[in-house]
Amino acid sequence: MIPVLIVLNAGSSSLKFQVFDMVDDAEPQLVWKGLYEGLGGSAHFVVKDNDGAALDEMTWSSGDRIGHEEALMHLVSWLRSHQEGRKLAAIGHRVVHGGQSFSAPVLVDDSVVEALEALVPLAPLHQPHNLEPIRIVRRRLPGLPQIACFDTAFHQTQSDIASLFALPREMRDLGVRRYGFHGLSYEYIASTLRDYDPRLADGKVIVAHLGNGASLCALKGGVSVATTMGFSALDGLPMGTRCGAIDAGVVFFMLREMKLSPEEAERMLYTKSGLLGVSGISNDMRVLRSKAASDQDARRAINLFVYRITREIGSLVAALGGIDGLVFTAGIGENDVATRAEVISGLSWAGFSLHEAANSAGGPQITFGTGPTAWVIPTNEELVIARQTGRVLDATRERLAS
Ligand SMILES: Nc1ncnc2c1ncn2[C@@H]1O[C@H](COP(=O)(O)OP(=O)(O)O)[C@@H](O)[C@H]1O
Ligand SMILES: CC(=O)OP(=O)(O)O
Ligand SMILES: [Mg+2]
Repeated sequence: MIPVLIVLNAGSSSLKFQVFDMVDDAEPQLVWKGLYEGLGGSAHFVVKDNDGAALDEMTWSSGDRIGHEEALMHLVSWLRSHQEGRKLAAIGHRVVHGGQSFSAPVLVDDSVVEALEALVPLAPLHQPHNLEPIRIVRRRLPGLPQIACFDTAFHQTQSDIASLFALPREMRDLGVRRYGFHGLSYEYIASTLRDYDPRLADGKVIVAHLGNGASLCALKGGVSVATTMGFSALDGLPMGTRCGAIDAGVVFFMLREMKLSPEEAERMLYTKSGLLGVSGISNDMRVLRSKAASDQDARRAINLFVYRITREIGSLVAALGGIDGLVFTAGIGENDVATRAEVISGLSWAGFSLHEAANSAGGPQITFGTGPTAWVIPTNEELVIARQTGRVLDATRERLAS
C-alpha cells in the first residue's frame, strides 16, 4: 500500500485539497487536486488528476447544506472509492498563524489546537477556517495524524530588529511583533531558485506573492530577512479586499469619529478595502484590467497597487543592501502580464529592463542583461505542506521507534 497525504487549504467558503503519494524518501508526488467551493450555499466539487484533466465533479443545491464537515467527509469517501493500492496516512493543513510558539510544522494534539485557537484574533480572516477541518478530522477520524504547517514559520529567521515594532516593551512581551505570512509560498520559491539561476539561490532576491492576499519577502541566500506583512495579514501591500499598511490613526478615527464598532472597523479593513474598496468594482484583477481603459476608478485601484508594490520593493532593496533578482508569483504575479510590466517599469532605477515578449509569454525569465533579473515562478504551497508533513511523520516514527 502506498501511503498518501491529503493537503488542505481551507477558506471561509472553500476547501482546496491535493493528494500526494509518499514513497519513502522521494519528493511527494501529486496524484489528485481539487476543491469544494460555495460551501454553506450551493456547493460545487471538482477533482482533477495531476495533468489537470477533470476526473469527477458534483454540484449540490443550497438545501443540501454542504458545509466544511460534509465536504471533508465527501472527500474521504471519494478517496476510499478511488485510492486502490493506497492508504490515507495523514492530513497536512495550511495554518496561517503559528504565533511565537510554532516555528516549525507540528503534529496536532489537544494542546496544539488550544494554542492555535488563541491566535484567531491575529488572523480572523484565515485562522478560524484553517482550524475547522482540524477539529472535524479529530472528531470524525480520530487517530489519523494531522500536521499543521504555518505561513509564519519561514520568517523566524528575521532579525530582532526586522520583527520589532516601536512600541513599549510590554507589547513585545504580549506577542505584538511582526510575524510575516505567505511563508509556505516563499519556502517553495526559495527551494526552487537554484533550478532557475544559482545566482538567485545564493543572492539577494525579492519575491512578490501577489494573489488575493499579497506580500513581498526579501531573501538572502534563500532565507527570509524582511517582509511586508507584520502582526496580521492586514499589513503591507493593498490586497484584493484588505487595505495593507495604513496609519494606525485611521483606526482611531473610525472608532471615535465614525463610531464604528471594532468589528465594523475590522470588517471594513479586511473585506471592503484594497482593490475592491478603491475601485468600488471588484477585488479581482481580471475584472479591473478589463475595465481599466474606460473606468477611472478601476485604473486608480491598479495604479495604487503597482505604486505600493514598487515603493515597498525599494524599501526591501535597502533592507537587503542590493538586489540580484525579483520573482513574481501567485494569482496576479503569475498571470497578470500588465502588472509585471508596470512594476518593472517603476524599477528601471534598479537596472531592470523588461523583455516584453518574454513577459507576455509568462517567462520564466522576463528581464535580461547585466543587472538584476526578473522572473515568473509559479508557487506551490501544497507541495511545501506535503514535504513538511512527510518530515514530521518521519520524525514522529523515529521518536516512537527509539
Ligand atoms: N489570469 C489572470 N489575470 C490577472 N489576474 C488574475 C488571473 N488569475 C487570477 N488572478 C488574480 O489572482 C487572484 C487570486 O490569486 P490566488 O493566488 O489564487 O489567491 P488566493 O490563494 O489568496 O485565493 C484573483 O483574485 C485575481 O485578482
Ligand atoms: C496570509 C494570507 O494573506 O493568505 P491569502 O493570500 O491566502 O489570503
Ligand atoms: Mg493564497
